Amino acid sequence: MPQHTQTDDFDQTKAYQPQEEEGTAFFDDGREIDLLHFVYSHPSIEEIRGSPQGVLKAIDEYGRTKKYLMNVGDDKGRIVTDLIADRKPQVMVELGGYIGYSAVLFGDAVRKAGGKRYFSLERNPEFAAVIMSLVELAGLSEIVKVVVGSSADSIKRLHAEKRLEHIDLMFLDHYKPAYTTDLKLCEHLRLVTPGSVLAADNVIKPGNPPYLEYVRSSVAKKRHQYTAAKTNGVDTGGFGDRWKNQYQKREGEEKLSTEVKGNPHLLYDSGLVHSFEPTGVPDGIEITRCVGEVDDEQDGMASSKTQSS
Ligand SMILES: C[S@@+](CC[C@H](N)C(=O)[O-])C[C@H]1O[C@@H](n2cnc3c(N)ncnc32)[C@H](O)[C@@H]1O
Repeated sequence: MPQHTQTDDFDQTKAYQPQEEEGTAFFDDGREIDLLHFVYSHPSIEEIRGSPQGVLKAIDEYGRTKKYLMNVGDDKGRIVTDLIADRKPQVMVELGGYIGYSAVLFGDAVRKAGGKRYFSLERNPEFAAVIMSLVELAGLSEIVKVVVGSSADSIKRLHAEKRLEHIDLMFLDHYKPAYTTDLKLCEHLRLVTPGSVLAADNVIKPGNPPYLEYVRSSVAKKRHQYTAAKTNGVDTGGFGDRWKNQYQKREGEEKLSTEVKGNPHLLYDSGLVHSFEPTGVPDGIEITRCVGEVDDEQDGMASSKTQSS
């Protein structure tokens, strides 16, 4: 796997407002609609129109001067835009769109790299409406499609409708325990195959041990777990209550996709790239390349069907 640069310093002048303390809402308290008013009444609105960079700058200004927003931000964002420039995905999917920061940043990068589609999967219809508005403002509606619903339902529907047949690059940034279950669903549907690349946000803050364990496991270990497990369920015990129950107020009890157990024969090459949240708090993105698929009789150390490029 090519080396990724590690960001050593964070430029404090661009820091977002800190995330609110536990017990205080840090999203879904009206700030997402407030952001829209802020952007559309911005003195530079005419320059912002049709400019992805202008839209991102206005969102960053809101995060810096008004309220915290749970965006990937430009430090971690650069790790993924570099990956897009290198991998040149035709089809990219993000799980969790929020107000559209990553959809605008990565949708623009996919377009520049010659790609044809960026799917932003967002469960909250109010947030999805904000994404659609900002994507339209940025002039990216041709390439970025916002899909409203839970990620697992949307993946299944897009696949069944043949609108999504392969994922070249996937950005995972939604409900933390769903990273693993949704990845296994994509493996099962053969949306993720040799050649696919995954970029998973927040693997340090708040962290995602079950996901890291899965993408770093050998094929032999995954096969063993596949045979032993009854379902694709993830133990949510390792996640703190704040993250486990993050969306409970709005969405109720989380329903993870547990009916499929993935494809344990896929061989991954995975590593962490350190970076920062837009507040300056250290975080990291796990970059995982699917480099092969191992035949049943092989032991998981060698890959028989490696990707061609
Ligand atoms: C951290 S935010 C995404 C930030 C965005 N990727 C960015 O960097 O600009 C997480 C989002 O995932 C959404 N979400 C959580 N669970 C989801 C699920 N199962 N399916 C789809 N969206 C989900 C939440 O509503 C929230 O908007």
